[in-house]
Amino acid sequence: MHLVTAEEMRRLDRITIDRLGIPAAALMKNAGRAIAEEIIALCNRRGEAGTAGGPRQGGEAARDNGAPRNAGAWAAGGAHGEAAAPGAGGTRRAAARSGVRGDAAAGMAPRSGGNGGDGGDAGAAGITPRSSGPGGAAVTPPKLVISGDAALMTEHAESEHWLVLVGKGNNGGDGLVAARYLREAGIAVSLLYAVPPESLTGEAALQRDAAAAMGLPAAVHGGGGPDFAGYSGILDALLGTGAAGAPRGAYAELIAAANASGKPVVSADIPSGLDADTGETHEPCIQASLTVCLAFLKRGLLQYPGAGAAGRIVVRSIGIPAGLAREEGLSAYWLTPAVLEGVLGVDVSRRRAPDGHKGTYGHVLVAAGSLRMSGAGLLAARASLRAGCGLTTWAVPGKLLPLLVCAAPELMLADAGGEADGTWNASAAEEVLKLADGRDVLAIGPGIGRFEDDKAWLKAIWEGAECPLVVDADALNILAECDYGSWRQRRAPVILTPHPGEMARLAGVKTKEVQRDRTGLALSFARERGVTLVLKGAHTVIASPDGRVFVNTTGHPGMATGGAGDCLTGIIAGLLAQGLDGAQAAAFGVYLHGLAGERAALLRDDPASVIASDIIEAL
Ligand SMILES: NC(=O)C1=CN([C@@H]2O[C@H](COP(=O)(O)OP(=O)(O)OC[C@H]3O[C@@H](n4cnc5c(N)ncnc54)[C@H](O)[C@@H]3O)[C@@H](O)[C@H]2O)[C@H](O)CC1
Ligand SMILES: [K+]
Repeated sequence: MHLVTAEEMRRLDRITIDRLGIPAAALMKNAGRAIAEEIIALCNRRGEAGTAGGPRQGGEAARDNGAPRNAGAWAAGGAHGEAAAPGAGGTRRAAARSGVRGDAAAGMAPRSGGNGGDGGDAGAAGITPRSSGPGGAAVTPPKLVISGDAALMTEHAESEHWLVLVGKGNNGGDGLVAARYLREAGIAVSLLYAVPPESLTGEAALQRDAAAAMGLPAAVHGGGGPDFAGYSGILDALLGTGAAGAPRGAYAELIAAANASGKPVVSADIPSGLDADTGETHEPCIQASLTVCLAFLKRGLLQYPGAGAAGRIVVRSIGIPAGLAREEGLSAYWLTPAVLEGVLGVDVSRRRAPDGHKGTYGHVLVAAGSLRMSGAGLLAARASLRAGCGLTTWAVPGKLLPLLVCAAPELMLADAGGEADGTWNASAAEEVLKLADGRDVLAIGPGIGRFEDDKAWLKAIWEGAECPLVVDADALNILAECDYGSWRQRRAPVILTPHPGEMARLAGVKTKEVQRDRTGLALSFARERGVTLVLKGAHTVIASPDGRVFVNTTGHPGMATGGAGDCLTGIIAGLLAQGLDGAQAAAFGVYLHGLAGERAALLRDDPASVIASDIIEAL
């Protein structure tokens, strides 16, 4: 599934309207209908679960047409203050209850004449089907099944009254369309405009007038906190992809009040207050229980804190061809098995050749670990085998080697020289390069620590290793202090696997700058440096030098434990050894690592007790 920025969304919108000739009004109608369908489905789920929004407020709320009490009133297209009369949906509800489909299926012939068009009152007709013909022979009436727009019907309307917060732009327009469909389903709806409705323009203005013509109760926010008590839910149609900066004025007041209301909030396209591109949440930002994202998944919905404000996300088509994103060269994706296979060409089944042998699946060399941090090397080495490579050799400073015998019987150990105290030194690079000769991939960094002339060590390996290189942990911190752009160009792929702090050092920015726009930063860094970048963290970002970027959502908070990153390094190395290219190994490795973390967490009563080895065992 593609991820888009606000600008890319606008571009696809324009192409659909200008090149494909699909009117903007049609897109908005589709958007509003999709939002309404998702709200109706939510009402049906909670109606069936008996957790409906509570009886529709009688008395004052109904009498004052449902508009919030302290807001300025705006002509509701009818006598001000009339109750929100049920729309056509009222009779349609009767039909739904009587079940035109049910009765018809029982052979009730639709009533001739009358308004058989929508079947609205057929259920009330009470026609009994003939059960026998002349001479008493049983006659089975013809089966006639008629059904309606099930997605726009509910039997729980009486306990629902939704308030639509309407912004000035097309996001507001979507909300106005949704309001009409909700009304058609028999759900009471009231509108609360953030700005005077007269200021709406274009498609939004058309929807404003249609809503008024249908007599939807409407009011304009008049400052202060509106009273949400009489409502069972709120539709946030304030700000969408046209927002810029923190919500201002009435928008900010309404967002804060909606969040404080305790009512379920459904957001149109994105939660108002969210940056659609980066996932930053401005103050205030809607905390939605459901976001109905239109046309394409917005990047900001997959990056925290935005991902935490969106609630459940459902992406709904509104008539913009999905293939347009690919045709327009968009290359950001939510990482799913379909994307792994369809975009990256990964065989997620990882079929093994019947005549395969250890050599078939490659040989990983891990140069990692030191006296105080030998475990990091062990985790990376073991994880590479669990990822399916044929053989793994773990190169360590000679002092450690006898201490590590049988630490993992599946591993081969190699003496990389180093200092007498079990630390690395620059000359160890030559040993690593000798060992790397004939190996399929080299992973460096976990647990190596910092040591004298470590920059020379890294430069020698970076320039001398012919095989793909995975660089992690302190090797990244060393790299951050080097001008590696001036080093000899590498032919084989390089994969860097920084966490946000290491990324900050590599990019020369502060960590909060890294987290502000993870996807954007990862993409620009990978392109500029010609590396595959794995920016770890909740929803890890994988960016390749060719400009593709993937956001992974497998994983579990229980993975926030020492050594989890070492495991990922090993997994990626193990996949590279099996012939995957840089982007494939990085993306698939992150995906599998997250899945393993989820499984490991499930095996513990408390996910806080997950440790890195559990991730390896769960691969
Ligand atoms: N294919 C599509 O993308 C479609 C999207 N639809 C919906 O349209 C919105 C985007 O609409 P747009 O008019 O561009 O912008 P907004 O509705 O988000 O409103 C912006 C509006 O609000 C004011 N504003 C901007 N920033 C702020 C702020 N920080 N505080 C207060 N006010 C702000 C500004 O004046 C703008 O006018 C998209 O999300 C979808 O919901 C179409 O309906 C269907 C096709
Ligand atoms: K919104």
